[in-house]
Amino acid sequence: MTTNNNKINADLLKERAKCTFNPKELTHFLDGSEQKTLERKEREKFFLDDPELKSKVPMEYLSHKEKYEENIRKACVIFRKVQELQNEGKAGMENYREILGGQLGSAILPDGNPLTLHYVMFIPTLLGQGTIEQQTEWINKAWNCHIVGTYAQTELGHGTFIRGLETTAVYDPSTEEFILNSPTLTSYKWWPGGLGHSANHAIVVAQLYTQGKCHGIHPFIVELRDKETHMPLKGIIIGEIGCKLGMNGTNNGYLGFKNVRVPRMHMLMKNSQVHPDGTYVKSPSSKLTYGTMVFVRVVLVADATSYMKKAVTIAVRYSAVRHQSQIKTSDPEPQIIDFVTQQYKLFPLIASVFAFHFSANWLWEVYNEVTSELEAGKLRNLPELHAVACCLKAVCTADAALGVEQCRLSCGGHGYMTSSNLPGTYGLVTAMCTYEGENTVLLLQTARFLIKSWQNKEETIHLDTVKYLVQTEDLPFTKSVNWIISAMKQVTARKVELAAKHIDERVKSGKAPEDAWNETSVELVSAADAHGRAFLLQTYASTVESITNVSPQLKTVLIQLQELYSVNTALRYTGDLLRFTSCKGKDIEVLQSWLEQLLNLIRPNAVGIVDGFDVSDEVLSSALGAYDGNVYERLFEEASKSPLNSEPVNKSFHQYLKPFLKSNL
Ligand SMILES: CCCCCCCCCC/C=C\CCCCCCC/C=C/C(=O)SCCNC(=O)CCNC(=O)[C@H](O)C(C)(C)COP(=O)(O)OP(=O)(O)OC[C@H]1O[C@@H](n2cnc3c(N)ncnc32)[C@H](O)[C@@H]1OP(=O)(O)O
Ligand SMILES: Cc1cc2nc3c(=O)[nH]c(=O)nc-3n(C[C@H](O)[C@H](O)[C@H](O)COP(=O)(O)OP(=O)(O)OC[C@H]3O[C@@H](n4cnc5c(N)ncnc54)[C@H](O)[C@@H]3O)c2cc1C
Repeated sequence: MTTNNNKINADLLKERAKCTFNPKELTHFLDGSEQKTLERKEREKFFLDDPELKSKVPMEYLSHKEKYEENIRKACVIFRKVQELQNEGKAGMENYREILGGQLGSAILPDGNPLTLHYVMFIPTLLGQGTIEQQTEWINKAWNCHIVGTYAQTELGHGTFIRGLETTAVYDPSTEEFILNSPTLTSYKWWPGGLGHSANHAIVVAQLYTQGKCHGIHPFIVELRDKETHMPLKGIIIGEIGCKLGMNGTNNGYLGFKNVRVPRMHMLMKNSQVHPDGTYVKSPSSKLTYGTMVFVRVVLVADATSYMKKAVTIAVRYSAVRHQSQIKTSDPEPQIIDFVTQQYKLFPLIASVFAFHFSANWLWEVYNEVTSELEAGKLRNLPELHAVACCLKAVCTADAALGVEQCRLSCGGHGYMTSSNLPGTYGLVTAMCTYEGENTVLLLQTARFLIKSWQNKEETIHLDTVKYLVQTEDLPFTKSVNWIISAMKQVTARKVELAAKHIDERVKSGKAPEDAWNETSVELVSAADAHGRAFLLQTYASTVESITNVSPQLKTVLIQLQELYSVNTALRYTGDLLRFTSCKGKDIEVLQSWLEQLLNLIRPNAVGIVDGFDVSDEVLSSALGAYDGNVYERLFEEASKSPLNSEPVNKSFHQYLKPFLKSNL
């Protein structure tokens, strides 16, 4: 998509003129500093200016096969450039976050990157689960892309219940090898990104058998394809799983094993080991095998934020440019952003970008702290990290998927165009609700922790993310963010208490604890969701309160957005507030009118705020969202790229339509 620097849409000029703060200051604040903004822009330029990373034809007009071929071509260019950055000593986490994630990554490869899993799961698993010797052997090869790997855990029959995986790895002490097999159709690996035709290695998660006993699932490094010919190795059955709702460039694959032998040292043995004679040594915690999933859930919260930034930037700019209908018959058609319902659709989404951003930062820091503790053999904080990562991943990806769809709907018919980049963005975001742990399942993991926390009150008081469960009180209503936070905590605590009570009652009435859990699971999911909301609200408030290094103008906007996020959350949970706190119908009316006041306060700054997100036109890739607001020109320009427009009459007219018309004469 080209950028027209000559002419900025008049409505956008007006919007920018009335903005009360400096959007650049917001950009630096979100990036972390002015220097970090410069680095990000330099990085974007480094990738986006490369002619090899531009497509001649829009990707959506390619066939499935062509799409893969174009994607793998670009993916190789991307990773060659990533290596260049590495060689220059610029291998920071931000490079990977952006080039693999929803910001820069999805601009270059809007249908997903077939090599993402190499960096996001293959290398992290080698690092997290391999011994020092295994890391010495594999990390360099992987890091320098001498090999390309993926993470093959999910099977046709099991994705969630990984203890039920069926792939077997049986140890043979006579040759000191594991023999991998796929004993059933449902044991075939199914889904791993890049597995179809890209990766030549995989971390394969399989049931380990040694000395006649099954020890549960463990990770193995398996070579899949010949180094030179790329042909599948003996006993490896491999292919691509076909078209999906989105992400059709990620080359997700299937994989079966027929007596595939790998050396003993191909089992990643940092946590548990198999000795040459077949003796099994248990891990200090069986859940350490699940470590890579925790890592990816943590980075997904930040990634969901990137997609939301893109989608709201598109929808807000378009809403400022688009005129439709009438508010007063005497006036010209207004900008659609002046309809309060439109503001209600979009402004809470702007606010949620900040909520996700602050919680993602918090989660990343805590993840790093707990990982260092794990390295030192201290496991105490892992359950709390797992619980909070599960619920933030679930709540933020679910909200992001709904939010992107809301943005699409808010752009009317033009939002349905591929060239708006909203349908493609939705395809990428909605997948996040399923992969790396289906969201309901993850909320139930958090609920498990909440119930335990409720039952062990003495310990819970020392756990930062849940101590409120045993400390909350029902404060009288005030029109304040503090009241909303305390009320959402109260709602969560009461939901947890009720769910614990109902499980208890069911068990007392003779139900098995597992059945009692399942019968209470609707309440449990709701409690975990409320916990996620309370966490997002609290983190938002603590972060905004602690900000001292921004101008008063920006701080005012940050507070307004925080208030909007809080009030909007409260209004989404009106039923729960009325049920679990002493607030009354008239208090809800106060919240409703506060929401309306906030929409009005944010209205003049809406374009300025999304400008402050600083998503470049190339990264946005949207006819509706570009900085200059030349929406209609861009829609036409994109339509002209349709291959159908390359000739005035398509040959099908003579072949089908004309004979049909004639036959009706
Ligand atoms: C180094 C290079 C730098 C690279 C940088 C990269 C940065 C990139 C950023 C780019 C940004 C974004 C790009 C993202 C692109 C991502 C693409 C990802 C593609 C998708 C991949 C996948 O989907 S992989 C497969 C994922 N699969 C799952 O998630 C499966 C879900 N199921 C499970 O997790 C478990 O089976 C489940 C938890 C549901 C149940 O397990 P089970 O063994 O049955 O356990 P339980 O009996 O229920 O529980 C037992 C106890 O264990 C606790 N527990 C469970 N899981 C964990 C865990 N992970 N950690 C810690 N503890 C855990 C559980 O709570 C129980 O505890 P309790 O005390 O007994 O109650
Ligand atoms: C785009 C994409 C990329 C992926 N990439 C990879 C990859 O690279 N590597 C890899 O190994 N896997 C990958 N996956 C697989 C992914 O991790 C699984 O699809 C996911 O974990 C969900 O498992 P499932 O498909 O078996 O769903 P299921 O578990 O069958 O879920 C179906 C329904 O059952 C419900 N359900 C299941 N269990 C429970 C429970 N205990 N309690 C309540 N409800 C339950 C769910 O809530 C859901 O509503 C990918 C998936 C997608 C969509």
